[in-house]
Amino acid sequence: TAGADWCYEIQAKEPNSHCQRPADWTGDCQKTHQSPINIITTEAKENPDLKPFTFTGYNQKKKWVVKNDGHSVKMMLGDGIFIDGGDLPTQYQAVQLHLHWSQDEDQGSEHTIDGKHFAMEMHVVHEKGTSSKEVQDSKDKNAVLAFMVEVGDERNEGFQPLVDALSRISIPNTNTTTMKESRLQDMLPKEEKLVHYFRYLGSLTTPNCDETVVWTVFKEPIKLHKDQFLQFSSKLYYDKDQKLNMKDNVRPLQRLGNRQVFKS
Ligand SMILES: Nc1nc(-c2ccc(Cl)c(S(N)(=O)=O)c2)cs1
Ligand SMILES: [Zn+2]
Repeated sequence: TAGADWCYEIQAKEPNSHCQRPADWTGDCQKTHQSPINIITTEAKENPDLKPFTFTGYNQKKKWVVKNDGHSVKMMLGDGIFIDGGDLPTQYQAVQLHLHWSQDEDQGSEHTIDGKHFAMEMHVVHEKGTSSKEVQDSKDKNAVLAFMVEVGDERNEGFQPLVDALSRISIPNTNTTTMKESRLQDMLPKEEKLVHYFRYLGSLTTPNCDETVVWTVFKEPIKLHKDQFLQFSSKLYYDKDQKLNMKDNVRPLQRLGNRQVFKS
């Protein structure tokens, strides 16, 4: 697993913090095909093979297990939820979804688009088919669907079960279950808006930063009401003493290097 105590800059700045800040993360974190990156839309190359996705099980109504893992809030997915298409080589199973955010609407996303940060970024993490050995180290072992989140004046009902659960998992390493059943698809932009996306090969944005991720960054953002957005940084904490609000769980931008970004 990753170094036991990796952390974000905001945590490393605290007095007496002994955690590993992003510049010191180990594993593959200092390599050259890392994530996140700034996406320069005019330099992204159109690729007609980047077809729309097929989402299976995203309409499953379920009470989800959600967890504060000390780095983010994670919703456990798994069995029966998967994606096909999107020029992926095979079907990928959904594993978990989590988010990255700040308290300010202009700095909470990990990826930037033409230098613009969004308020939050949601990652739906998928793994290639079975976990058999031969696929372990392939460059496309994981497929992450990344959605930018903007703050608007409309309440996002699809997100409310997750927002309502946050106050029950303020402290790291606690779990709860959403009280109301909800569907993953209700947290995403309408499927017909998901035809436009960027694609590149990169890494996990958390240690060990394995360079095994096929990234899909959708153009269409999710919209949350300001009050819903603020609950993430006001209700969640990095520490059990509830001294440091969980926010700015955002890895700094990484160099694109010799990689090409594509667009559908
Ligand atoms: N909070 C945590 N997130 C992760 C994690 C695991 C797999 C992935 Cl792919 C990602 S990310 N940010 O690259 O989507 C994060 C571990 S612990
Ligand atoms: Zn993430």
